[in-house]
Amino acid sequence: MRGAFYPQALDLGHPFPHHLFADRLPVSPPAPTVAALSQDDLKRIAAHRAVDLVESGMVLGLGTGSTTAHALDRLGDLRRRGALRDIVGIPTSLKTAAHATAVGIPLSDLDAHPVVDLSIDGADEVDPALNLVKGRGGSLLREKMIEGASRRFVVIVDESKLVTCLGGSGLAVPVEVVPFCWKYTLGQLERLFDNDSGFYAKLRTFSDKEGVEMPFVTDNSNYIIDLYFEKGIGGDLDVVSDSILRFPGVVEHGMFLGMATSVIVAGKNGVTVTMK
Ligand SMILES: O=C[C@H](O)[C@H](O)[C@H](O)COP(=O)(O)O
Repeated sequence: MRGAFYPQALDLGHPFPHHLFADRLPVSPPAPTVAALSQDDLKRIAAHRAVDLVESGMVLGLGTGSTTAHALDRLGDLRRRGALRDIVGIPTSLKTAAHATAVGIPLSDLDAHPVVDLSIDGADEVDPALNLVKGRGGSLLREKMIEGASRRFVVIVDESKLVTCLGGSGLAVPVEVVPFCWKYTLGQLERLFDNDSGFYAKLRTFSDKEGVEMPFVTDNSNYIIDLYFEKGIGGDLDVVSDSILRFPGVVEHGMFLGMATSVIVAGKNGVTVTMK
């Protein structure tokens, strides 16, 4: 049952985890000093740590986002140098498919490989029970399908993604909806939550070349409605999930409950691996 366990935290206790990849060096330019570690350095450290779990012959779920991009580069690098052979990647977005192709990772899909050995992906939020919010890049549906079909789902984040309560960081909890009568669906979602608590819902948009606000369209030709919770999502997350999913216009939401099998967190003081 969700929340009924306490994840085991393994503090690896090293300010720089690069020694963990010693067998696969050289990777990239020399490690920066502690003081110079940027958020992107931390993302890369977490990503490389996850790629250490990859073995030749694996079917891999390839996540989406700036953290996973480092894993794709690393996988491509190891494959090029012959350290990894016969891997196949299942991309969670068109963007990831293009990136993976560019670095030489062969691609497939869930139709051909219904069971995935290992998925690696970032997250927008991670709570203490390893529940996630994902979908800031709009890829939540394919991510949930592929990561849900995975024997292991390893989440890679820098420490800024850790929250005590999902929805509590000020970032949106995305919901993918069909474009048909999206305002109606937005209204249904609004009525689920208490507006007095600072909650609001908003169609995700972007400015086109002429500066006109247009709906953001997912790889599945759907829209995204972003839910904002000033104080985080209250109550039982499974109940909230079921309530959102029962609206016919909703395709999927960005809460990934009970799906992650481990989370690799890179922080300024080292790397922590938390497993279920
Ligand atoms: O749709 C986007 C995905 O869920 C990303 O994995 C998530 O937003 C994290 O992205 P990033 O690693 O860029 O923070």
